[in-house]
Amino acid sequence: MENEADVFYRQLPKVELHAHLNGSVSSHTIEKLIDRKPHLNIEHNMTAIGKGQRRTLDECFQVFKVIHQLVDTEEDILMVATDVIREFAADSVKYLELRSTPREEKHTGLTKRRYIETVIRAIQLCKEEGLDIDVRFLVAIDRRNGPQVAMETVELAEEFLLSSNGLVVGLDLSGDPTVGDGKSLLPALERAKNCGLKLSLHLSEVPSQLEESDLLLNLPPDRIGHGTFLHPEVGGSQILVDKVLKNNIPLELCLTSNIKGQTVPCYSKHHFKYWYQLGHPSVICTDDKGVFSTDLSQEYQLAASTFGLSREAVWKLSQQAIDCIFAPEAVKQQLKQKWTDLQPQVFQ
Ligand SMILES: CNc1ncnc2c1ncn2[C@@H]1O[C@H](COP(=O)(O)O)[C@@H](O)[C@H]1O
Ligand SMILES: [Zn+2]
Repeated sequence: MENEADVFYRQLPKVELHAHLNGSVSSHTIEKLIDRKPHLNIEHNMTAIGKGQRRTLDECFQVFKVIHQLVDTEEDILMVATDVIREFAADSVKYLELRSTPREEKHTGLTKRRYIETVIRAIQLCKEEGLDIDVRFLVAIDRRNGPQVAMETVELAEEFLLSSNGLVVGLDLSGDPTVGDGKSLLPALERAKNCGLKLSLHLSEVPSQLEESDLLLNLPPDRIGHGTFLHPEVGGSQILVDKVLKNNIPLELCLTSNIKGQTVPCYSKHHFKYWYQLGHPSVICTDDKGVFSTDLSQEYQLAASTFGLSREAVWKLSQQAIDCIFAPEAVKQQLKQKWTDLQPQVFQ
């Protein structure tokens, strides 16, 4: 990581709701993976986008392919997931929803079921370590793989919703937004919703997806990832905005991700401003802290410095994120108590 956030932001208790497992792998963990697989000839600069660097969104998706080569066994997934959870905990993240796309790797014998089980095991191991972080899992659908794979993923997620003791709470729709068709995935998403999986959908991450976004908003999802091009100023529409407002669907906003992936021209033009001014629930998240060389403290600090937020406003922002989590009401109450208990020392 390139910058250290100030101590206030480090100590601020935080909720992270939008973190892709393989995009969150730190450079330290990447080193360990490269050591395990020297034959791949992967160099470090192929897995992260450093300070001041930008890539097209398309190039970002090439980076994920490289990381997927490095993470293709149960041992890799276990290491990556435990490292990522420990890193979020060290950044004062008290509640984390990790998301990841279950992958089958024929050459290593990895199956999608074992993939999910391994992430769950990592969450349990971290709990046993006594880390002060509550971690839940969202099973992800990569939109490029089409409706049939999406439906199989939903069926698998349904099983784990019932058997994981509350660790699997929902479903994510992600993947390269320029590939695949959201409409064809509606039956899978409807099924997921009907069986009690919470839905977080990447929506309008790129321009010209009005029709798809409109269809997906009719579900409606429980949270929206990015929503960069929903509002009329950037080519979206008031109809889309009204649907989001009417259903009070929280947005997961990832500033550095959008700047480095070049869907937003600069921090001050980030759509955080639009939604925050409306008083709409907006949750600051990292997206891919490894790939974009950031962490959640930095993202809060960037939001504060760009939009002139006071410490009190930043506190409120992190506290209000609690209302947007997918875990049950009792967990929200515990987290709110934790925030109250920590407030004096964070503001001292
Ligand atoms: C930058 N904006 C983004 N937009 C859409 N999908 C993204 C993403 N960043 C990450 N992913 C999704 O997460 C996967 C990597 O983590 P997992 O292997 O699932 O843990 C990527 O392959 C992509 O499907
Ligand atoms: Zn994302």
